[in-house]
Amino acid sequence: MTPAARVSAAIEVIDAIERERRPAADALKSWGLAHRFAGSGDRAAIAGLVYDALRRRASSAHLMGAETPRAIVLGMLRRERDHDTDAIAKLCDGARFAPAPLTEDERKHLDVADLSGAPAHVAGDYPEWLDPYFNASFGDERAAEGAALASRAPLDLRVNTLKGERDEAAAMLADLKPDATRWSPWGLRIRLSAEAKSPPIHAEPAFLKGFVEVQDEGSQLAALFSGAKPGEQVLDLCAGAGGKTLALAAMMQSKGQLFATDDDKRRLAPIHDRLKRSGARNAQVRTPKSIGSEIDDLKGHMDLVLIDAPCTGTGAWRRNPDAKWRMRPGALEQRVKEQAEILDRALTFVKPGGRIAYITCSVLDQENGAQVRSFLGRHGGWALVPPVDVAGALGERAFMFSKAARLAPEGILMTPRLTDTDGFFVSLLRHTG
Ligand SMILES: C[S@@+](CC[C@H](N)C(=O)[O-])C[C@H]1O[C@@H](n2cnc3c(N)ncnc32)[C@H](O)[C@@H]1O
Repeated sequence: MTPAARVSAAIEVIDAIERERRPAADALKSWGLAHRFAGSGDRAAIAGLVYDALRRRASSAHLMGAETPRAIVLGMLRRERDHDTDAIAKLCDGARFAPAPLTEDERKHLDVADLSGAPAHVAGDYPEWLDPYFNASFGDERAAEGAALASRAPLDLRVNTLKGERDEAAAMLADLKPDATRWSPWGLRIRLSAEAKSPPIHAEPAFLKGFVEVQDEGSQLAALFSGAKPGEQVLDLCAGAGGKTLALAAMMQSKGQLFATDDDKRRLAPIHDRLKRSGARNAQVRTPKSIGSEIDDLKGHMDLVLIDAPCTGTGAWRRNPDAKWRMRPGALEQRVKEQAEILDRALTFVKPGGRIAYITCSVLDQENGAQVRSFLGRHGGWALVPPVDVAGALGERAFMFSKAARLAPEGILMTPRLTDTDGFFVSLLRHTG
């Protein structure tokens, strides 16, 4: 397919997403099935255009003065791909399979490409109803934080120290030119260009042999900040597919006991293969039962309970750009309620002097600082571990990290703009009796 035909296809897919209110991945799949002549390179390039347009949907529409799928894609080419008006006009030449030629009005908007005066939710590309929440979290910085959350994410890998060191894994993946991550001692980062297909990391020997796992640097740091140590009794209460569990197992060097559970057994399913590949020897998966509790015997025995809480996922919008436009206010309320229930349940598993690591991949204070304050209001005998001490887990990098991230009394907030990671919040609470 020509570059112009790919742009036409992206406009068609955005149209299907908007008209049929479908997730982007679904609409792209249907388009691929209906256009079997398109090769994998074409499909990847079209997906790249579609996701970039969704990232910058509000600002692209503002720039073009229109909200049509065509306007959103053209505005994105200007904003995200840095094409000037002439380059866009070349793609839109009206030839067979190419988009129709630019109108005078479109040319004018592309030439001016001005976002000054745009409201924060437009410049920051997030839903308008979230503006008060973004304002509460970021104040005047909210447009810049939103814009960073709308940017493309790199591919981050966590090196499994049960198998080898970071340098060894980097050498195994030399073709992909990974860099060591700035903060995480275990991270490798692969930067992808806009047109590039994601490398098939799951087919790499380094992956198949368990040397690396795919995990955003922010998620790696969230696990690191829990301070899990060899010999401890640790419960990962919302383990899902096991991203944090695997990092905890490596931190514990297979010593002590690590229990992983989740209230949804389907989400937990991939953890078995992942643990096997990792070589971890101290992890037990407790699959939920329909009657009774699978973890009652752990009550009062844990040194650490890690809660990687169900949340709005606002911090992970870089990886899921259409989710932000589908998010509804009811979802925030629901997550806040679930988080409070999980926190209240978690404390029953902690032994005297033990701790809870509360983690979200959200940037909204309701799910983060406010949730922790509310927990402390409901339960006596708990104290916050000062975030500066928590960040101390980074050793010599702790000072710079503490300047980059947002350290509030309740916990540490990372964002793409502050730390160049996904958005994560981590709070460490200690039982004081
Ligand atoms: C953010 S995800 C976990 C991601 C996972 N820890 C990782 O690092 O890959 C949140 C998880 O919480 C689970 N969850 C939701 N409500 C729960 C509850 N009441 N108890 C335990 N797990 C719950 C969800 O099924 C989901 O898998």
